Amino acid sequence: MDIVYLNDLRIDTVIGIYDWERRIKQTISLDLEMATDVAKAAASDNIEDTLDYKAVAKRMIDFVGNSEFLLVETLAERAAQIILNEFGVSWLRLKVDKQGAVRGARGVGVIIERCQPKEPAQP
Ligand SMILES: Nc1nc2c(c(=O)[nH]1)N=C([C@H](O)[C@@H](O)CO)CN2
Repeated sequence: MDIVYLNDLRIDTVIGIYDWERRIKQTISLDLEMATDVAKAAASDNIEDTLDYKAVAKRMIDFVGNSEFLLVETLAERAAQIILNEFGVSWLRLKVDKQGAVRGARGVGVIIERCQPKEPAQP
């Protein structure tokens, strides 16, 4: 298995449980690892044969930038499902880092791993 990754994608969004957080935008950072096989693209040298990290980044900027979740958990889950469903990724690890949310900590947040659901067994 190979990995296409995207590190420290910073996006401004409404996120948080407190009243003051509903009135402002805060910056979150995404780290994303996506399982893929890069052999075909390595052989062809063609962007059409690989998972385009720029396309994933644009989709995340659009989705997260227009979202208004309370919890980083919800943001992470919804973003992961978009990547699995729209980019044909079989497995991913996603870190959502909310910077400066807790005094004394550089960042807080969640790391989730998700994969495509298994096919139902044939009767
Ligand atoms: N597990 C979580 N804990 C907390 C969250 C969260 O999204 N997930 N959010 C907050 C507040 O919004 C906080 O970030 C404001 O500083 C607190 N705990």
